[in-house]
Amino acid sequence: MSQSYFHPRNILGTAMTPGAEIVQSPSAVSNEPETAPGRDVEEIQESYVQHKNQLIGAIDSTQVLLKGIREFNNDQWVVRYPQLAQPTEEESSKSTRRGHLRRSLTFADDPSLTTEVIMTSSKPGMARAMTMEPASSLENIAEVGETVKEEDVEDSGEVGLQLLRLDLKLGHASTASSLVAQIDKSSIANLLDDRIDSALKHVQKLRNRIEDTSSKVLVTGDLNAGKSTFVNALLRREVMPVDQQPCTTMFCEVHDAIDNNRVEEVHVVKEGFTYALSDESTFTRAPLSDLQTIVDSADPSKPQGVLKLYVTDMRAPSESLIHNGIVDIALIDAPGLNRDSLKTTALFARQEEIDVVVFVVSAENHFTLSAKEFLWNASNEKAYLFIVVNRFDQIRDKEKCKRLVLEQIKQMSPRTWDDAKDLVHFVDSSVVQNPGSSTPSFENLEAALRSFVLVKRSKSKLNPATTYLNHLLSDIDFLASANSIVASQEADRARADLEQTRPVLEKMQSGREQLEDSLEVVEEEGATTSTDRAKEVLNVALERIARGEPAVDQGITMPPYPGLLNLWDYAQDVRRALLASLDSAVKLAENEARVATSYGVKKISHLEEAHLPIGVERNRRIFVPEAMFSPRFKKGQDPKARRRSSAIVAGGTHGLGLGLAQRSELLEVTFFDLFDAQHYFSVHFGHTDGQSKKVEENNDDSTPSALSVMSLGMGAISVVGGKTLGARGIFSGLIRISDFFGNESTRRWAVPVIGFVTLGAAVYFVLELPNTIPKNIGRRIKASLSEQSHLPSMTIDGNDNANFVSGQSARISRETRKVLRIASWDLRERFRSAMEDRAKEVREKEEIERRAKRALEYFSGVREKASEVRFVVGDVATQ
Ligand SMILES: Nc1nc2c(ncn2[C@@H]2O[C@H](COP(=O)(O)OP(=O)(O)OP(=O)(O)O)[C@@H](O)[C@H]2O)c(=O)[nH]1
Repeated sequence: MSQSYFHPRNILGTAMTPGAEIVQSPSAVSNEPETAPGRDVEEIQESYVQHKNQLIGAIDSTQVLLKGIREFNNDQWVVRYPQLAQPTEEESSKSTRRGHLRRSLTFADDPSLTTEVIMTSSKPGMARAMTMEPASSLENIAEVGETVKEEDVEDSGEVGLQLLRLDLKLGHASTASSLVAQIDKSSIANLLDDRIDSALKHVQKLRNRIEDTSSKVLVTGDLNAGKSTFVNALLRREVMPVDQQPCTTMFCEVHDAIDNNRVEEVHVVKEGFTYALSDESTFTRAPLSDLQTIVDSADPSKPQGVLKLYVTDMRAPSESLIHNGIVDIALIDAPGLNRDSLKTTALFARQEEIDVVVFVVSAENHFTLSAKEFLWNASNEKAYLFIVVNRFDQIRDKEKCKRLVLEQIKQMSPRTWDDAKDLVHFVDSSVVQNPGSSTPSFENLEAALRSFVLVKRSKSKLNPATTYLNHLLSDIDFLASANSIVASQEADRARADLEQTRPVLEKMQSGREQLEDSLEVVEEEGATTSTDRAKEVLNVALERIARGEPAVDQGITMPPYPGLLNLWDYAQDVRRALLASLDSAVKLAENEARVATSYGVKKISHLEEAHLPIGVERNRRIFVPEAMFSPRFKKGQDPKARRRSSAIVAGGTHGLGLGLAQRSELLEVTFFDLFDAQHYFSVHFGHTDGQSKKVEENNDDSTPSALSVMSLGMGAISVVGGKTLGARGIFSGLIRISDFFGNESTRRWAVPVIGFVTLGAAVYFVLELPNTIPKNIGRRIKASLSEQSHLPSMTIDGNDNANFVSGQSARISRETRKVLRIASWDLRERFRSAMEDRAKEVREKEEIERRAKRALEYFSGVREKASEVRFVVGDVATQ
């Protein structure tokens, strides 16, 4: 292989204007050859293989990383989508001064999460190798400011996601960002998942391409720029149809005929088929001479058609491009760029199997808009572009033309401009094949292209992969850094929340039993106090009643004695008054219970304050003591009945079946209310009846006394009174009278005495009636209420055996207990649900903290690994 192919001359040479510093690339003014002398092809090949293997390793690691991120995104952590806000003028001036970039990092899925970050360059001169840290402290900034050089961050516009950027830009930028903001976390994670997926596929294709030994050179450019002429010049044959009219409408891939058993031929790839030389069904064969006809008959609206051309290059392998003896090279003549074909060609150029893009531009026209657009995009991925400025012979002021063209290249593809000596050529393709013509600039171009494709394969073949990987790893690093920031903030937040919530939960857990016990005690105390007080009040009341006094001091006046003639009415009034006073006593006991209950409710609310954590809603219901002991209505109860009962309740406790003064059976006056014969009989003749029995037990004297005789008289009067004695009482009385008269001596003195005493007693009785009637009635009421009740209306809360005092006190205490139970149940429920909430919150926060920590660990691992792989890729790229 001729040395001249590997040491191309500086095509700009001394003719380059010294003052044109804007356009003069560093290497454009240098005469230093890039390939060191003495390094033979084998050596270069060896180094290529080494770099290739390095890159394949890097690709494999990147794939593992990407797959890991995708899995992590799916199973463990919704990877956030970060965006860097464009810096304000103030920010960028500050950034340059201090040698770092200060930016605002936002997240599409969570617009509220904005954080300040510091971008620093981890590799001098490589803006894409920026790393990002949270700008959490000023020291951080100061430190960074000292270590980073200004030039390290000069290309600050290129930070943020590139390849994994979500394609959400629809319409105006502001609309796009608002659109992104509307997408929720999971949708963004899904979109990111898709991007990772396509990146993985692309990386795999790059890998396949690197492993493949063949290379493809795509020749494209503006319409009529001379692409076909250029391809023919390279082949030193008129293979491609050339016309002043735009004629190339298909992608024509020129291969060495050796690949097709040395047969020169055109293979027309069938639409929708993937070409395979070994598979006849994917193409149709045609002689090379038919090429013009095939191209002419192609549908110009479908520029995506592909022709495979097998051509014999008669030149020596050391001179030929396609027949070079080292690599299989395909030269692709693409349709000229116009609105219709721009997209197709751009897509074609993006293909990972395209190693080199040769862009042909007419020196007369410079770069059209389509050309600029194409170059701008292509340089993003390929980094290096081979630019052929054709028809240079036609240009009068050649230096001016060069300067202007280079200036434009600098804007579109800075790295191509850096290597302009090798990559930008000003030629005349049309004269190359003229016999005897000397075309040094074209030979120079050929040598550079051969060198670029064959020798500098690291650049031509590995470079698309290194460029792509570099972008991808930078994206991974950016994604991992941004997510690390989010994770660390989430972990901090969760930790701070836990610091607040955990003690609250622990306090609740330890205080739970105590609360339970305290509530038990409050309930028990309330109920006991109510019972005790009710018993006390009612017992006193009954005692007073038994003495003929009203059960309570206030509100009750005893009826005046109306005289003997209205005795019966009097007895009735007395009975009513005493019963009413007893009702009042019950009310009094109820009031006592209300007080005890209020006290209990207050205690419960103190317990609520002490045990319920701040922020938990308190019981806002106010205890209304008046509502105690009032009837409860069932749903659907007749409203009339409701009104009736409430009217009655207003006047007493009758609504509950307890108003004694309203109960007809208790109001009924009997003869014994006037004279309680039964009482006296039982006292003096051993009648066993309640308390009377006790009196009898204390008086063992069975001798008939004056009083007993008087009693007998009274008994007679009672009979006259027209009211009947109880059969039992009469019977026992008669037996005792007959006993009395059975004695002879007694009979002698007894008659006058009896007469006298009876008369006196009658007088006494009549005079004493106003006093004895209330007592009689009271005693009888007490006796009947002290009995175990047999009357259905005395049934208290279903307890037939309850007597008045125990029944009422049980009822009253039950009401107290009921109220306290409701209040404590409410507190228990609040406490329980608050504790459950706190426990849930703690569990959730712990989970968030755990996940965030895991994410932090994971992403820092990713960053570490990405940086290692980047180092390898960088190493390959700089060779
Ligand atoms: N003077 C001069 N004319 C050229 C040069 N290269 C090409 N031409 C002429 O320009 C015209 C178009 O050349 P083509 O090679 O067909 O251009 P193309 O870019 O392939 O055209 P399309 O593929 O149809 O876009 C032809 O008439 C060529 O002879 C050159 O370097 N100098």
